[in-house]
Amino acid sequence: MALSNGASAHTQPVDELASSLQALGLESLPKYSNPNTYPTLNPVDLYRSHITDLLAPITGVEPDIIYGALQSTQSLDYGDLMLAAPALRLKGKKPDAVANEIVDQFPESALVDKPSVDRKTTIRFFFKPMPLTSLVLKSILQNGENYGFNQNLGLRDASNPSEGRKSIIVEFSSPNIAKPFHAGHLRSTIIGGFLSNMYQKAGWDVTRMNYLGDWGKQYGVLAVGFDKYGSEEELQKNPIGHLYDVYVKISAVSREEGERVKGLEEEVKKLRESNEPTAEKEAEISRIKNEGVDEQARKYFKRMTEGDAEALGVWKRFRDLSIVKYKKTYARLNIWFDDYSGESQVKDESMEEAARVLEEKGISEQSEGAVMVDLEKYSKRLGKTLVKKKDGTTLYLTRDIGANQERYDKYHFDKMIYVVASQQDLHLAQLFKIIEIMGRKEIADKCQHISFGMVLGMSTRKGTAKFLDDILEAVGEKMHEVMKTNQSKYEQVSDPEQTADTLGISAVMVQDMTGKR
Ligand SMILES: NC(=[NH2+])NCCC[C@H](N)C(=O)O
Repeated sequence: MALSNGASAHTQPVDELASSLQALGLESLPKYSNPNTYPTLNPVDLYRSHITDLLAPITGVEPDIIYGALQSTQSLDYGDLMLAAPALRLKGKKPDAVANEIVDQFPESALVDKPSVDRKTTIRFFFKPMPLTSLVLKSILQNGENYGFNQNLGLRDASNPSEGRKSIIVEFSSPNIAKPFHAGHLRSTIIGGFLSNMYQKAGWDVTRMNYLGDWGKQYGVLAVGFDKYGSEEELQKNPIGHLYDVYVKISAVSREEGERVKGLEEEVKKLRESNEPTAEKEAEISRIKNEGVDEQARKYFKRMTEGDAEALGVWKRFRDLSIVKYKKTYARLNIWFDDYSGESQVKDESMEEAARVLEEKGISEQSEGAVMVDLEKYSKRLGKTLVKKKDGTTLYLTRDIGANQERYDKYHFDKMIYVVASQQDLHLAQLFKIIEIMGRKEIADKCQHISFGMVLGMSTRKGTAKFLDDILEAVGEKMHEVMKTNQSKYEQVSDPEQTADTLGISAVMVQDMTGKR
């Protein structure tokens, strides 16, 4: 994953940049420059440096302060860059006087027009169009797809590339096997893919991680269901869809059984009141309780947790086949993962170790047989939460605590991002807090939750968009309809189906990127 182009690969463009600037009448690269921003030449950095060079002698202000004060504008009518005079922190001078002085004394520049003062204290700079065009176009041609990106940002130490690159884990998408891939997973996939690309272009070592929901009693339910309703052929053909169908069917049976027990229990109560025999009904209740789906699933999952090879084998096949299918679908979005981890992959030892630390530090407490952590003393909104169930099994949160530690041990990340919908704001806040109070504040500080709401409406006419493939199918169809509304243009498109598909996928992705985050 490490990008091969180290710092040295960029020396060439710097030299070329200097010669482009000379051609424009500038002697050399701007003096006040952050050399690390030059290699891939983000023109805005170059202009900020150039203006800083011009302002430093006029104002006597530290270049760093000037550079930092040069801001982008809200819209281009307000200039390409602006500077609020108070930001120069000149003592004893009125900001409006400072602004006027700067404008009066601003020298002739090959790159920028003479600035103007707006609203008394704001100085606006407009770039000269022709030099800008030639610099930008040249830079785009030189840098190709690296245009605008600066690989040196990802260096641990910019002046010493041998220190290596910063590493980041971006955990995103993370759907649950045998459950629908919902709007939250879609947004997580898009935002996470985008963030991964961005960090990678900025020179970080990026690990794209998918943390599958692949553990828990529901996988016992699924295995029991597969015994009853599964088809090997369907599983091979469409694992995600088939497992979901099986899960829906078996869950319905389990629900019916639950309702049946409730009904029977009421009948028994009534029979007792009128002193009639109840044995038959009671036998049925205990038969369901001992042999019903729920109990079978519980036993099955227990075997999984105990490492029973057969039970794990079945589950692992479901998981592996699902991953194969996920990979294909993600590829349609140009998304891939370096690591398919998941709740199932968290080791018991790391969770036991976490439990030991929590207990030793007096963070966790016994509560009616379960183990609980009271986070209210740190912040009311964090509440109380369980870290171990009465039957000794772990929870979603427990697994996240273990996973966090394992990931740190494995990758020594400088940063880790969790891209998860806002429904889980509390979960992640609890997770980070627990990690912190366990004595791993440095790790907690490296973790960030990228949260988002789910505004995307995904109802389709057929109402069947449950999986990523269906969603992409649906947007493609919609695009196709839109395209058909303009018949003359439609006829000029050589492969309308394929075009509609590409447009649909693009629309889904672009929609997420239009919002300012
Ligand atoms: N580390 C995490 N908890 N990541 C988020 C996982 C999302 C979870 N599988 C869900 O679909 O709700």
